[in-house]
Amino acid sequence: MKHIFTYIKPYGLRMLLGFLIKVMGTFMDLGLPWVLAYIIDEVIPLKEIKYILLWGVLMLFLSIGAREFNITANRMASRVAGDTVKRLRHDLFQKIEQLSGAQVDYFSIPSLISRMTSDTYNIHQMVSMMQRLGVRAPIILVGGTILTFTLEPVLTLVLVGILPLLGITVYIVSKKGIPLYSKSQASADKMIRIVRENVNGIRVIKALSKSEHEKQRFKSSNEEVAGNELKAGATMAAINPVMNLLLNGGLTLVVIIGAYRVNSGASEVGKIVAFLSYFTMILNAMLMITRIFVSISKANASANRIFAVLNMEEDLKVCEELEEEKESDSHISFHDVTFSYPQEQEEKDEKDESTNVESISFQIKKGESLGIIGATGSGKTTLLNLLLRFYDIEKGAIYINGKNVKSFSLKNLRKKFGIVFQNDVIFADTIAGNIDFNRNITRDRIVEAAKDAQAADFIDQLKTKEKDGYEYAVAIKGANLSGGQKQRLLIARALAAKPEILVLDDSSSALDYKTDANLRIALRKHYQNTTTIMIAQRISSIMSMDHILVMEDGKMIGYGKHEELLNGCPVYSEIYQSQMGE
Ligand SMILES: Nc1ncnc2c1ncn2[C@@H]1O[C@H](COP(=O)(O)OP(=O)(O)OP(=O)(O)O)[C@@H](O)[C@H]1O
Repeated sequence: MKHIFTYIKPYGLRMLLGFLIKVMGTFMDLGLPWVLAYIIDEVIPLKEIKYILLWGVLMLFLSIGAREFNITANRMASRVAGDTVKRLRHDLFQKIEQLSGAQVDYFSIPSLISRMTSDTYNIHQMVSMMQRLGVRAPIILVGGTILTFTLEPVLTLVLVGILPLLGITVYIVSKKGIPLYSKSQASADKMIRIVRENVNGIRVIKALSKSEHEKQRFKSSNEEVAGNELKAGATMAAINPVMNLLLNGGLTLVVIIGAYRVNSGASEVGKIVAFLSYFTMILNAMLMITRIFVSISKANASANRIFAVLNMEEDLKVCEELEEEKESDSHISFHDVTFSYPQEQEEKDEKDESTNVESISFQIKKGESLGIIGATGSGKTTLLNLLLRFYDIEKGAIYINGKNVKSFSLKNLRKKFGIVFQNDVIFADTIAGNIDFNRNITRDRIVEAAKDAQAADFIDQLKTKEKDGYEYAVAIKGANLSGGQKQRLLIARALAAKPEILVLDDSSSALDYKTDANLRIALRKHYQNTTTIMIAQRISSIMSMDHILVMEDGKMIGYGKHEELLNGCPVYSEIYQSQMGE
């Protein structure tokens, strides 16, 4: 929680000013019952209308002043809370962007989303509440008790008797209820994961008639969240009825004892009326304090989750002193690369100790092309993840231009690439905006890239009287484009900056054979200096490449040119025969 204070600190002065205003407003609130008692007991018996009016005006002044000061302070508090959380969210977002693939896997994407949203919301609530109620409640509690004591010491004993009972109730209930909030947050993470999977995979779920199964999965997760929230809410809800019971019981006691005291001449009506007001105010202040406790506890759990991300050490450090590759003119080279994805302990126990890719070695020169083929899960995408340094390898080395990838800054490393991943993201923007991707690429270059990616024809068909096709508004995730159109748009984006290395991960699978062939011709013609790596399921997409790598179960079972592999790699020739029918 102390980390949160570093975020609040810059707003210290604004907070202090807000506190002062709040203090004034609260003192005015506290003064009202006292003035009322004075009017009833001292001013009215004088039967002087001008004094009654004068004290009445003072009451009016106090009520308006209290209202205005409280509203101003509350608004200031909201602004400080908003600014604090804005900075926190900004830093969290930046940090999430820098996390390595292994770190993202460790936290999980749904959990990162809920840390960005509901956890920062809890911090907002706490910062705002601390400024509003954190000042008001203690002043009312202490100031009110002192004032009641000066007004009616005997009745104050009722109050003093009830307060510890309230304190104990709040303590017991909060101790039980607060851990339940952390549990409910964890189950909410799980539910977000299911929603995310379903939204992303809605079509395939429907196509495979899995809707019922997914409904059941969501239902049980939703019930778990609702159950946990209900349990936490029900536990904490015990506070209010107990408070009300004590408040009403105390008020009854005050009225009975007060009536006796007024009757016997030991006290006056005004004092009893004021006492009743203070009594209610003080017990409400206790209620506020419980709300503050709940809010602090929730925010504490949330702060731990947020700072677990923010304090995560960078695990993809730049290591400048690494040895360069010896005597090599290759552009990209893998030397005996071995890697396995980090696993949870449970998974480790279940699975054997197999690696996801093992002893991979190959070299390609600048401007050459490499095709990678292999069964699902054989490790093809993993090779790209390692080349782009989303994960660090365990053994071996990867070089670009003879320099170890670990010695590039991540920005410089990734600047070299134009990439299309499987299911890559298309944004709700124009066609041109999606190709440009905020890189200030000229319109001519965007059009050229679209032509090379075989996207120009369909873009031209989107032309209307008012706009050309490049200004066509694409829906979120490219929902108003076909699968093949989306792939072509993504390829145009990858080509637009004329990258040093072009990486296409199964990104021509939705293209018809003719378009696929035209794409390869355009790449050979216009991107001679670009080194291309293409993962493909179709052998026709890669058979003309300079090198072909065949993967199976994380191992390289063939490497060479098409003809060499047809003769030397049985798996490759089997794929060839099954696809080309020869
Ligand atoms: N983030 C991850 N965490 C843990 N394991 C992973 C992760 N990503 C992939 N794997 C595992 O690594 C292995 C290789 O996956 P990879 O994505 O490289 O396969 P692929 O050959 O590209 O498959 P596909 O053709 O289906 O895309 C698989 O067993 C997969 O389950």
